[in-house]
Amino acid sequence: MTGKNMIALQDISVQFKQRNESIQAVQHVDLTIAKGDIYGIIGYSGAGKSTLVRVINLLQKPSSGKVIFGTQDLGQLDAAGLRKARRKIGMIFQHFNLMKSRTVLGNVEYPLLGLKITKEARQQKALKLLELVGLKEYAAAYPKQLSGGQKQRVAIARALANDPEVLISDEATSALDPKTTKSILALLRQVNQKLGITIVLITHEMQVISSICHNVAVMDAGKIIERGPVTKIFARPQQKLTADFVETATNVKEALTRILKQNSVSERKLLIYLKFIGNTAQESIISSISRDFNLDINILFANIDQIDGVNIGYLIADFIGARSVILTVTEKLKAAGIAVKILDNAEGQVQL
Ligand SMILES: Nc1ncnc2c1ncn2[C@@H]1O[C@H](COP(=O)(O)OP(=O)(O)OP(=O)(O)O)[C@@H](O)[C@H]1O
Repeated sequence: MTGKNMIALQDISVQFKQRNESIQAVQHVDLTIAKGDIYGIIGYSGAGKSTLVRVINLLQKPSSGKVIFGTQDLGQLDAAGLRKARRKIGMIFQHFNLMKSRTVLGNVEYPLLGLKITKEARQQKALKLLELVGLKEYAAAYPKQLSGGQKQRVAIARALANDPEVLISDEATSALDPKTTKSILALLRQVNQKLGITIVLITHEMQVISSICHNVAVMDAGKIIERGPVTKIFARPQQKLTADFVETATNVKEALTRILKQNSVSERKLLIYLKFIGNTAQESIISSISRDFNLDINILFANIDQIDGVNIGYLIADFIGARSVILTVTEKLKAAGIAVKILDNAEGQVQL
C-alpha cells in the first residue's frame, strides 16, 4: 500500500424523492480509501451501501458532497472527462450482468469495442484476462453454459478490460455457495495483489470482510456508524450492530444461544466471554490466574480465527467461585489485554 488516497468521498448525501416522500439513502458520509486497499462496506439491506458506492463513479449523483478520485474532483469534469475517469473504475454485481447473446470472449471484449484498437489486439487482451480468471478454454462458450462462479469470473475479467485502478464489488458473492464464494474472494485477492487494483467491496456478510478486507466501514440508515482496520473491528467492536455482525461471523452468537439453553444459574458462577487478540501467551494467563486464585473455569466454547494475519481467540466459560474473586480475576485478565465481558444471563437476556 502506498498510503495515497485513491477515493475520497466528502460529506456525501443522497436523497431520493418518491411521490411526496423523501428518502435519505446516504447522509453526510466521509470516506477515504487508500490506493491498494481492500475496503469493505457492510450493512443490512437498505443501509445505503449500493447507493454510496454508485456515487464513487457518479452513476449516482450525490445531492451534496464531493467525490475525489485520485486527484480529480469528478463533479468538475465534463462528459468526456467523466467517461474517461469511469473507465478506471470497474464494477461487478451479484447477478453478474453478462450479455446472454454474446460468447464469454464477446462479453470480456465488450468494454473495449469503442476504443481505437484492432480487433486482434482486443481479442488478445480479452483472452489474457480470461486466462487470469482461469477460463481461457471457455472463450467460445455462452454464459448459460457456465456455473455461477464461472459467470462471476467472466464478469471480473470484463471489469478488468479497461485496466481499472479500482474494482467495486457489489454483493458479488451473495448468490454463490460457500466454496465458490471462497474461490471468488481468492481471485479478488489475487487481482488486488498482482495488479495492484484497489477494491471496494459491499457485503452483508462479515465472513466476506474477514476473508479479504484490510479495512471496513459499517453502514446503518445511510450513515457510517463505525470504521477501521478489520482486526480492530473484530477485536473490539464499539457499536451494537457491529458486534452483531462480528459475533455472527465468529459463531459466538450461535454458541451462546446453545449455552444459554443448557446453562443453569447459580450464585457461585458467572458466564464470561473472553477475546484474545494476536497473542497466544494470553491463553496461558487464564490457567495461571485461575490456579493463583483457586478458581474453576469451565470452558463451554472456544474458537480461533485468523483475521488479516492476526489471531483472534474467543472463549465462553463459566467462572465458578466467590463473586468477589471472579471479579478480581476478570480485572487481571483485562489488565493482560484480554477483552472480558460478563454475560449477565439472569433473565436470559445477554448482550454480546
Ligand atoms: N433509485 C431509487 N429511488 C428511490 N429510492 C431508492 C433508490 N435507490 C435506493 N433507494 C432507497 O435508498 C435506501 C438505500 O438503498 P441501497 O440500495 O443503497 O441500500 P443497500 O444497503 O445497498 O441495500 P441492498 O443490499 O438491499 O441493495 C433504501 O431505502 C432504498 O429503498
